[in-house]
Amino acid sequence: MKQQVFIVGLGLIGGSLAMNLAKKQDVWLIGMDHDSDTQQMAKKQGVIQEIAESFEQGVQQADVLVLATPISITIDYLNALSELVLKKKLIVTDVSSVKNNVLKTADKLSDPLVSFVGGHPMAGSHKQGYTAAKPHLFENAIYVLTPAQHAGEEEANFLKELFSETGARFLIFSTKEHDEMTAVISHFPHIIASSLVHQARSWQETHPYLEQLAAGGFKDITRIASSNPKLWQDIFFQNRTLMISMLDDWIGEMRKVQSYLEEEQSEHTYDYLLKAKQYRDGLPVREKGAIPAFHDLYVDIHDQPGAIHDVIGLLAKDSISIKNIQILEIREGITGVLRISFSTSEEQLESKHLLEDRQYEVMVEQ
Ligand SMILES: NC(=O)c1ccc[n+]([C@@H]2O[C@H](COP(=O)([O-])OP(=O)(O)OC[C@H]3O[C@@H](n4cnc5c(N)ncnc54)[C@H](O)[C@@H]3O)[C@@H](O)[C@H]2O)c1
Ligand SMILES: O=C(O)C(=O)C[C@]1(C(=O)O)C=C[C@@H](O)C=C1
Repeated sequence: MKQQVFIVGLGLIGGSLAMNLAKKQDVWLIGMDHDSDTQQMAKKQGVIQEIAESFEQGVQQADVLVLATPISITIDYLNALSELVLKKKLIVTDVSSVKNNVLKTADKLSDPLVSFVGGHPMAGSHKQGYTAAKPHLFENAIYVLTPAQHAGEEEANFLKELFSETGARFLIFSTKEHDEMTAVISHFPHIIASSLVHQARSWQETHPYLEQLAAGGFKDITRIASSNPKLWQDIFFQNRTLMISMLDDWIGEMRKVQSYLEEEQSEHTYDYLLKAKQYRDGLPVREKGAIPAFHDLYVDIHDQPGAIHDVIGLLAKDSISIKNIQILEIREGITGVLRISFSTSEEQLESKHLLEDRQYEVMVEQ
């Protein structure tokens, strides 16, 4: 008998998890999404085998329930679950980016047949929905588990095995630890990214060319501001207390930098930048973790027809696979830069030599 897994929410995260579970021979996937096109698409592609008629029907059939909806909706489903009378054992997990309220609700589940282990794959995108889902989204990413009071190692190990196809690395944390760390490296940076975009938007009123000058640096630091506002509104409010106290810290930090500039303290300014660089350079780069790491090459190209095609063609001819490619700072008639990412340093170096042999200017990021 196959494991009956019921996934509610088949968007970016739920869809990507479903694509991984679909690879397991011993899993029967039941899906549900309030967007009917999404659930139909997942069924048509064979990612899920069955669409649930209702939340209750899916739950009664399932051995495992995965809640991959926006956080406040996940909490609603946990409340709905507490009203159901179950007939068999059920392991429940979620994917929410903030855990405190989810775990508070899960801790109240009193049916001894239910065990809840919170889950949070630390990988994602600014894109949303099933069409953005991909099976390799969680490869080498950290996948945090936060067991509820009534759950233990056995259920956590069960989920590690169930999601083994994701290629993620599982770590167990308390809710508090999880929410504090994600506040620092995920939630708070999002406020700053959005605020930088607002600053640019307001300067654009008096500087109409500003948006055309926005190049690699601005785009890199503000990519996440293009995420789904509804999802992030939910995240900020779920982690509201920490967001407020971090804003206080940040404002204090900015005042400090402001005083360095006002008082012309160039050494303090240098020290501030150096310490940030040292910490940033020391973040794990071989594995995808808090910050996805690839082996990048920067290639100067000229803005002429076929320039990008030539570079890619050269690497393809040597069967070098590219993980990501981004055009930085290309302007009409002027040299631009391509950022090409590889999975391994070998591919990175081989590509460097190949391109240099063809007189390309290449820079390697270590
Ligand atoms: N986006 C990320 O980078 C990321 C990363 C890790 C975890 N998460 C968490 O994953 C969860 C889902 O986020 P996402 O990025 O996949 O969003 P998404 O918008 O891509 O997917 C959410 C899906 O839930 C469906 N949905 C909404 N309300 C529903 C309901 N009442 N019943 C059934 N389905 C419903 C939507 O139709 C959509 O398909 C959130 O809790 C988020 O905190 C997001
Ligand atoms: O890469 C992105 O776009 C993300 O925002 C992914 C990201 C993050 O790293 O902050 C966002 C929210 C999550 O809960 C986990 C991952």
